[in-house]
Amino acid sequence: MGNPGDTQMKLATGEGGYVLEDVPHLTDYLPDLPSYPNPLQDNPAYSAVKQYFVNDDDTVTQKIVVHKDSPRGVHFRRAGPRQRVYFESDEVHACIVTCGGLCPGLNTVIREIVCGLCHMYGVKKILGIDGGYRGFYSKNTVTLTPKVVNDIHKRGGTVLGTSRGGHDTSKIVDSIQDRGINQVYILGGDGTQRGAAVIFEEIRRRGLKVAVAGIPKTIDNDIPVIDKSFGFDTAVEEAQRAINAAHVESLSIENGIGLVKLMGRYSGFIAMYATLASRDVDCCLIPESPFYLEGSGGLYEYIEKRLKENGHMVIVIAEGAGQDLVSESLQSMDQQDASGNKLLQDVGLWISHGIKMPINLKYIDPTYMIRAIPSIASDNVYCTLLAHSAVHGAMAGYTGFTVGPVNGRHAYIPFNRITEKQNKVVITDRMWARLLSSTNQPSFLNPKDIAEAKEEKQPATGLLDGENCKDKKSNTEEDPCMV
Ligand SMILES: Nc1ncnc2c1ncn2[C@@H]1O[C@H](COP(=O)(O)OP(=O)(O)O)[C@@H](O)[C@H]1O
Ligand SMILES: O=P(O)(O)OC[C@H]1O[C@](O)(COP(=O)(O)O)[C@@H](O)[C@@H]1O
Ligand SMILES: [Mg+2]
Repeated sequence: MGNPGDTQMKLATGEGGYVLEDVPHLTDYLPDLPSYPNPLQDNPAYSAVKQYFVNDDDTVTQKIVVHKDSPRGVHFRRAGPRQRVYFESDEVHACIVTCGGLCPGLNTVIREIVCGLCHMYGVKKILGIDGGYRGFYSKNTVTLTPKVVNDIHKRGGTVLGTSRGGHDTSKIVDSIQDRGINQVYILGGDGTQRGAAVIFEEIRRRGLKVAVAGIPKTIDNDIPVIDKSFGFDTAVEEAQRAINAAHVESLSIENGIGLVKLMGRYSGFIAMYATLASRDVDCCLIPESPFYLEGSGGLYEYIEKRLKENGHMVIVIAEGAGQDLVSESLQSMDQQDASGNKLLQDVGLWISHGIKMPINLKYIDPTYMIRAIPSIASDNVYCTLLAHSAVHGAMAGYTGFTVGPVNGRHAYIPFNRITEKQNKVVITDRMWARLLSSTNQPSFLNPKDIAEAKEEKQPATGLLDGENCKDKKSNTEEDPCMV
């Protein structure tokens, strides 16, 4: 495992508190690299587009809700094709690797990297790395062409395979160097991007002309800075089917409880959005919102009250919720997967065992079903933009970056901004308040928890109202966050 903290920040400042958190460029350590005109200017599909090329000075602001005296704040380099590129088409030897858990849309991103490289830049040599990071040094590669990847976006999973663990930086970079690879596209979550950061550092240390581009993948939406991760909408959509089933089942029996366990190891976005979308849920439990079971104001009291009132209820629980309670009760040791992620106990079933009154439990665990499916149309389009942005960035000589939308505009984001913290539901924000008002559940928080949550409050992403809304001064009729 490497230390991504090695990455040096590339900062530029401007007037009015403007800060550009820039990404590295190959010329930072290879200053004499030649550049070439972008072949896209001769491409019939693109040459008619007015202002097709992104101005090198274009940047994307992280904060879009401002006051008249706010500093301009942090910006990221805008993604997109540049006038000049640092690779000739027949010089490029690209590879693609997918790591970590599955996510709807992985195959679409793979397809669009291959087709983007080939159709936009005339690249012919593209390899797939089999089975995640360890595939660099322990497996044969797969040749990828537009024909090979033509219909893979219609399938779930990743045609390249994936894995956890197995990140051996020097073996991976040796393999990149030995095979003559000069563009590396790395699809994966927070762990994968940490791995990508150390691969980039080692490549830079060896002075290689190799661009490293990360494409953020996470079903849990736990990657910060970007608006949301691809596949998230697909997962929320699929979760509706489980919640509907839970609702129907619970309605048809006396004291029926439909309990749905959804993914979300440390972040409860899927559970929160699936609950908000469904409107049939009476209680949503996520890792970010502590709760207690027994006594006045506890979960069991609420369940009994709801059942007495309505005769049935639907509970959605993110798999990472209440893990402290389960571990305490079962006195279990912390276990980890090959990547060092905490292995979770089955919280759903455990909670249901403690309910004192007679109930009819219908427990639905669609865990893998929501992530092993192909992506929906909107995610497919999103995946295409991510893939093309990554290709444009690497061709333009940028490296050590992750691509993603920031306030709707695609940007190149330095690895350390993506890996320094996890995106979490902020329970003192309005989105969680909306959820509480939609389910009518108590917050299950005691005043101490509320004070702690306020202290831990994190900057917002597009999925949250977050920091853009935190200033009480903006809480007026015109406040766009109140819609
Ligand atoms: N700090 C780290 N340094 C280097 N590689 C890492 C680091 N953390 C995770 N990885 C590697 O990234 C890959 C995926 O990580 P994992 O946590 O399983 O999934 P995800 O990237 O989806 O969060 C694994 O192969 C793992 O070894
Ligand atoms: O059983 P697996 O394949 O390890 O995956 C389970 C975990 O993967 C996740 O989807 C997140 O995985 P990533 O970090 O790879 O995105 C969690 O929600 C879940 O706990
Ligand atoms: Mg992860």
